Amino acid sequence: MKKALTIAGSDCTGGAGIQADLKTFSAHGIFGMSVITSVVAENTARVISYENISSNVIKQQVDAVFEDIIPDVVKIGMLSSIETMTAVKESLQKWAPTLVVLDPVMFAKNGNSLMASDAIDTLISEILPLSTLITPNISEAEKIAEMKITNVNDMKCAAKKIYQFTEVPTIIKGGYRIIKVTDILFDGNNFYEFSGENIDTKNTHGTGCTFSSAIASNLAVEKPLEDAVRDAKNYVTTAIKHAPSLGKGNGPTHHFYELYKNRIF
Ligand SMILES: Nc1ncnc2c1ncn2[C@@H]1O[C@H](COP(=O)(O)OP(=O)(O)OP(=O)(O)O)[C@@H](O)[C@H]1O
Ligand SMILES: Cc1ncc(COP(=O)(O)O)c(N)n1
Repeated sequence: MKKALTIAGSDCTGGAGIQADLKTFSAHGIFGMSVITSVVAENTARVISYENISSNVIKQQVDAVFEDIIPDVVKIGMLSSIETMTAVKESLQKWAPTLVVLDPVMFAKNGNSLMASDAIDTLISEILPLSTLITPNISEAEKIAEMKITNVNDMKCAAKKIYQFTEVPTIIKGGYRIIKVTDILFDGNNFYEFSGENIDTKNTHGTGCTFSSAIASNLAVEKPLEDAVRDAKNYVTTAIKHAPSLGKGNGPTHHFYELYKNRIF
């Protein structure tokens, strides 16, 4: 069985963060493990507060995983402070995982900040170069590439710019924003465009986490990058389409639709 580790924040309502990552790994038949960086008191409508786990405990969690069960892939989500990023950087340098999918989470869907504004430079200089794939949404890509994105050409330009200073393939997610559900990947040589069905729904809590964990799962079973992204896109589209409509805000998606669609409850 392939193994995946997520290094991310905890969403107590289960739709995003660590919880979405573990559900996605499980839905792909991957053994999931987790290192919690921050405990977030949040729901589908708002972020109430969060508390970061100490650098020592983050590093010890990573040590505990790697000295015992070496993951085939690492997925990184919420890293909210410079201290957290430094701890994760040191752990990645120590254990040198071969596959690292980085979702540079800055905000929750409802607009609440999940990353300190003074930490963005550290994310760019210390964490991005240690990744094998970066998966920003448009506003995250705008901050990383330091440019405005209003159309597919801008997405391509930003993905190429990020590649130029990181040498890391980057996929920019159009999401629910300006460029509806078209995602652009630049792998250093070519651009790939992934378009899916645009679902008219507010149930998109954790879609970024789910998408990046699905890519990580597909990379763990050695799918080529383009196939890994295409299959992850189909997975997240299905999960959004069959969302259970929970909560008062942006509801979570259905991570296990394909497994349970024929089951009568
Ligand atoms: N309404 C929708 N219908 C279909 N696909 C969607 C929809 N919203 C998002 N997606 C897809 O979900 C994936 C995740 O994109 P999204 O932009 O939601 O990520 P994100 O902004 O990082 O998420 P989050 O804010 O949850 O971290 C992308 O492939 C995107 O195209
Ligand atoms: C712990 C945690 N990590 C990431 C997100 C972003 O996910 P989304 O923007 O899809 O709600 C979140 N809300 N909470």
